[in-house]
Amino acid sequence: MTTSPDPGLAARPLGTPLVARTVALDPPVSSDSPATLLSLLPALDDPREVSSWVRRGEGIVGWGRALELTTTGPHRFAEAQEWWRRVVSTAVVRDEVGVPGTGPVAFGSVSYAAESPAGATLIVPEVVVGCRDGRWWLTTIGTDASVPAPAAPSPQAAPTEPEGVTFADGALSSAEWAGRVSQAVERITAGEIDKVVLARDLRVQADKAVDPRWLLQRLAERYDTTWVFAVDGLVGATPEMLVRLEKGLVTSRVLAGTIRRTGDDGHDLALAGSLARSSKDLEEHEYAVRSVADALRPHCSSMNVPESPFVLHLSNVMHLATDVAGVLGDRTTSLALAASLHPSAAVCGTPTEVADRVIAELEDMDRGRYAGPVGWMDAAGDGEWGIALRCGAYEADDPAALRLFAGCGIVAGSDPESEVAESDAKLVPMRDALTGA
Ligand SMILES: C=C(O[C@@H]1C=C(C(=O)O)C=C[C@H]1O)C(=O)O
Repeated sequence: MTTSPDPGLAARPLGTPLVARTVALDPPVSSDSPATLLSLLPALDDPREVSSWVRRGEGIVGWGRALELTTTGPHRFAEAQEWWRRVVSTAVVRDEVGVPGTGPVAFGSVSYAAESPAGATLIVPEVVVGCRDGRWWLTTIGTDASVPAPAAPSPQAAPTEPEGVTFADGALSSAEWAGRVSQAVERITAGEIDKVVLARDLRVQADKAVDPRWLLQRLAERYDTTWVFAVDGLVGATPEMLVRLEKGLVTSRVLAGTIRRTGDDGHDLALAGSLARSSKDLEEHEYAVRSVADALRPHCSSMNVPESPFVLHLSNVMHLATDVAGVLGDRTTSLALAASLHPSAAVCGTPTEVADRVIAELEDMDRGRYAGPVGWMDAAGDGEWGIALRCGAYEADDPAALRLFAGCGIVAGSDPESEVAESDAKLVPMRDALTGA
């Protein structure tokens, strides 16, 4: 196992037990109106100190780092899992609320590729604030000597807009990327694979540090059916729930098959109808649902896989979506379920191994933690892991620089120009959040 170079964080000896205390909170208010979870995040110099998993005002936010693990390589899931098991097995927990997400929690994010230096990171914040069904709580976490005192968090001054933001091609220009899509279609037509998801990146440079709270708040305003996340400098709004485990119930929202929105409601409704009938999109969707159902089945005593998808409407695009559910039949944790699902056909392709090789050959970039699982887990192993989509990753040493990513499922009927347009549409949430559009 490799650990992050900062000995103060990653290498804190596990012999020092974690102490976590959760207390109920009165709903915080800002000038007489209810405060939101995201408005409680304090301004921090390092964007990696901000953690978030919020949807429609509910979820958890955290700041600081009581404990952290970074690990790389093909065993990164198992090593992260084992580390968390050891941390919680010795943790001293006082939890006065007792719902999923209370007590000690780890936010996490895992690289798409086994060989990526980005690896897997688990962060246990010093302070976590949660809200669910109108109940609020505060968890403070530390080691015996240094548990922060529980102080009710208050709404912070609004973050400022990023300045002087410019965008540049990443590994490939869009024309070059369209060429790679054509090559992928040829390989599909030749029978090498059925589907492959190809992604591209964009580089972002601002004049000064970009406040992750600005991005999170903008994303939450516009994309209320997504999970707005920040983990160790990876920030975005994903519509895709890889797996949620709560008290033995497993759920997954599979997305694949996309159409851009026009902004005209009548026209969009007609487009939604054509998406639901498009054999190209239904085929692409079917591969993704099957890959998720096949991975979950060994862990579930019963499962419900709907026969046909529904259309999920987001502000920028619409997706074919299927909600898969199951009852957990063993003691697998949410992170281990995420590991068994990764990479699903929604971000890789079919068959998985060949598609993965085609991705490595055609994309010309490291996806980093884009398209990998991102989410959180509690001491019981319950948690939520989305797929890190519609996101950007802060560059290692520059809080004013990010890389944005977007990808598209390519099947036999894919047209390169349409795929470029679809990837552009998937970049819109982050681009708009960065430019204040
Ligand atoms: C790969 C991305 O999205 C995935 C690909 C989709 C598609 O090709 O239709 C739809 C949703 C996601 O599963 C992305 O947003 O970058």
